[in-house]
Amino acid sequence: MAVTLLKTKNEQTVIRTEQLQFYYGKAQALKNINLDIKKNQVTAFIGPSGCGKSTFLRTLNRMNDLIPGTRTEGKILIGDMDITSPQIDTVELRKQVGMVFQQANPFPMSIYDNIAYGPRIHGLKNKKKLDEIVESSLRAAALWDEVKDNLGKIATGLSGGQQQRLVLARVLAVKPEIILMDEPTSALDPISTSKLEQLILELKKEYTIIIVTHNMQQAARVSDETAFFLNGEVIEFADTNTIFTNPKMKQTEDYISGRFG
Ligand SMILES: Nc1ncnc2c1ncn2[C@@H]1O[C@H](COP(=O)(O)OP(=O)(O)OP(=O)(O)O)[C@@H](O)[C@H]1O
Repeated sequence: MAVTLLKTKNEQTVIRTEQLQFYYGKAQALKNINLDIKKNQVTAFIGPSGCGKSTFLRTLNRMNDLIPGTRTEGKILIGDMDITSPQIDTVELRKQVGMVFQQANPFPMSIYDNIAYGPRIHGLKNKKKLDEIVESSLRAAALWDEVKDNLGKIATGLSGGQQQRLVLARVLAVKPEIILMDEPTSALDPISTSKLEQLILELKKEYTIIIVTHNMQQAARVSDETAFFLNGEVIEFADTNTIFTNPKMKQTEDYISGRFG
């Protein structure tokens, strides 16, 4: 790739969107989104179903490109690069902006091969280095102790919570800067949810994390800043405490107090 992403090591803002509009065919799903996402923070997106949270998340690593008939207008700056540019190498972009989905999606291969998959795709063949990456990624995802004696076992045999941490380890193995999480705990039991939340708080020391969640307690527990989406717009974006205790907008207050959504 000719361009370098993410030159923002010492700056606070790692992602900035400017007048971002997004369309599925003629239907506009995102309207004029201007957001700054800060480095080494957890940013939560909340809002009722269909308000555009996942769509916005997916614009940040161009996952929407995979859907025919979609169109993006405006800018998405990551570092000093506008990632909406056709010149962007989306494989490289998705390495740096990793994603964890609602349903854990381990590949039907061994635990080891799941984690080694990304580094191998990016050209790493050295067994010792791969071993190191597999171990450090599984440790960072708080899964190593549970699987270290079974690395050759098929990953789809793990529990749901373990699978979600495995997928996270797979993302970490290619050393991203940003991790996008789309309702990562909605299919998990309370204990697995709590483990993943603790992990998120740990990982933000090294990564910038954005999480879409329907669980407002979760947003309150893990995030530093929260954006409230409604009908494709960001109605309010502020530090999480303010959003939940002293929102400025009536729609935010109505939503967080359960009056709609
Ligand atoms: N692949 C698609 N094709 C066409 N329209 C879509 C597609 N995905 C989402 N939409 C529409 O875009 C709008 C925003 O959807 P999106 O999934 O981003 O919302 P959301 O806030 O993440 O919802 P939820 O909380 O239910 O996941 C909705 O009107 C939805 O129907």
